[in-house]
Amino acid sequence: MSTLRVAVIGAKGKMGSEAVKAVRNADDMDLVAAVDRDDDLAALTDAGTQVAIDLTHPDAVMGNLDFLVRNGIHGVVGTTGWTDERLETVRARLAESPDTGVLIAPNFGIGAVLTMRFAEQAARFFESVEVVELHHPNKADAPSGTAVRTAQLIADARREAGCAPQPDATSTTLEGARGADVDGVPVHAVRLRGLVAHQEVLFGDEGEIFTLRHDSMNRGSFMPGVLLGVRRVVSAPGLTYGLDAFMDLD
Ligand SMILES: NC(=O)C1=CN([C@@H]2O[C@H](COP(=O)(O)OP(=O)(O)OC[C@H]3O[C@@H](n4cnc5c(N)ncnc54)[C@H](O)[C@@H]3O)[C@@H](O)[C@H]2O)C=CC1
Ligand SMILES: O=C(O)C1=N[C@H](C(=O)O)C[C@H](O)C1
Repeated sequence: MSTLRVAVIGAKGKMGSEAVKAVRNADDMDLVAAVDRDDDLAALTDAGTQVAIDLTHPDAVMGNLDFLVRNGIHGVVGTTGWTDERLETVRARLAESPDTGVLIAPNFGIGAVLTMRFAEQAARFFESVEVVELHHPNKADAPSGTAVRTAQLIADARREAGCAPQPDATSTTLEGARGADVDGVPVHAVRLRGLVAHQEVLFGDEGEIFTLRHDSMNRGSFMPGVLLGVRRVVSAPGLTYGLDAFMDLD
């Protein structure tokens, strides 16, 4: 069996160190490079890397992806901080390297991906919906990439179904009290010692509340999704946004 030559960028971080272990333990992969801040990315080309996993920081990921795509290395990206503009930049770079694939996954947790899918399906049936994400206090960004993606999927589904804007009579607030507005969906971020990564999507209608909740209890929970991404990205040229595209859900 031929094995995939895999590198991890951000290898000393909380997620990166788990990814190093997961790749080492995968029979169909070889860990050929593990780099962190201040290391030279040339280590990846020198080692003949086929797929690189990026688990770094929103400030670092665009530069790393630029290097990967220029060198025809497929990317599996868990790093957050994605905007439409950033995604467009990656698409444009990939257009110049048509055999290269990049997966950007707001969340590698299988249950988290399913939560997003179920939230999208439920979106049109309820008058009200709010997203609450809860994370460890060392997290760099808020709201989480998962919460932003969840809210966007909900908003798209509601728009497509012709739903009215959500009811909300609140006219006086302390700034931030109603959370961030992501395409008309309120998103609230909690940072609490003891948490890892959690999300609730609350749907409400007259006399009825429907709650979707997902909990990642440790970072090992993301690794089956990371490995799935590595295995699938090599035959998916261009940009794939969201692990659901590789989960054969439809
Ligand atoms: N998609 C997903 O399922 C998940 C995504 N994340 C995201 O992954 C990213 C990393 O998260 P954590 O591991 O918790 O953070 P962390 O802070 O523990 O690790 C980040 C690592 O990246 C390194 N780094 C920073 N800049 C770098 C550069 N230019 N080149 C190489 N390495 C660099 C840091 O030195 C550090 O070791 C964050 O954006 C986080 O939101 C985290 C968990 C799950
Ligand atoms: O920083 C984290 O920890 C996580 N980041 C991702 C996000 O922002 O959605 C995924 C998961 O929630 C953990």
